[in-house]
Amino acid sequence: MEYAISCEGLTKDFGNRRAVDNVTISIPKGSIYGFLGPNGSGKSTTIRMLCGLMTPTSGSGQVLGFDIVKDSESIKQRIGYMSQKFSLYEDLTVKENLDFYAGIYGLSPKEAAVRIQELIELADLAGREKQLSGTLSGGWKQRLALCCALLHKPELLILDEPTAGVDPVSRRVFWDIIHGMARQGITVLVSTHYMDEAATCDQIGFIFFGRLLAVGTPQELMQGLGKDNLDDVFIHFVREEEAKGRERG
Ligand SMILES: Nc1ncnc2c1ncn2[C@@H]1O[C@H](COP(=O)(O)OP(=O)(O)OP(=O)(O)O)[C@@H](O)[C@H]1O
Repeated sequence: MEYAISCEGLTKDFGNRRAVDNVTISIPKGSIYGFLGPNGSGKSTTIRMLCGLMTPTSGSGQVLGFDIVKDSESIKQRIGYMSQKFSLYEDLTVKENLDFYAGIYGLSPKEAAVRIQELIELADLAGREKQLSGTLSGGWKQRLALCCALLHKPELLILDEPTAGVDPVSRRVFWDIIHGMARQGITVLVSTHYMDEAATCDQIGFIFFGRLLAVGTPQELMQGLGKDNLDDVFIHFVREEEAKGRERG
């Protein structure tokens, strides 16, 4: 099997605090991997290391065949990354934001014009091209940020809680786009707190206190614990770890 992301023993310490502890992940090309865990469990830190934005304390990883430490620049050019705080220029219009990012990704004016039109249609942004992005609602901002991350046709999309605080209709539209991307062969790594979103992923990884506690398809994880929903699976893992923590004192 070909993997878009594979890492082994990924670990990150901040001073004497271990934020990510020995995480091993393999994500097949063209699949959607949902990364779940409570606040502060190490999702963003893991994602930053995989994007080549942060150097691991130990462990190794390959993203699209590139080493996450030695080839981090090649990784950054090839992935689409969207962080919790979308980096849009609020005083630029929708179209100006897309033009600006197309320039950053090195698209020629001709390529940019075609790609921007495609993405405007994909995200249903037609008619809003001249609107200042600062005046868009959260859901529209999120779609525009996704378009910016897709301008250079990345093979891998890494999304760090892209739907936090976004209304249900916008979340649904956003996920329809994500599933469409995966059908085209794009790999997606997405962190989320929403179990309905996680349930539609091909694989889920639960992370807690920096450690990856379980990985599997939503069905496997539910069946393994005899639960009929992912909320209960998630709560089970958190309670189990808390109990172990109490035993350790
Ligand atoms: N640059 C940093 N310096 C020091 N500590 C950090 C840094 N970045 C993250 N941490 C700590 O590492 C731990 C993991 O944080 P991280 O942001 O990876 O978690 P998360 O699962 O993404 O949380 P959330 O869902 O709230 O975004 C937390 O205790 C956090 O305070």
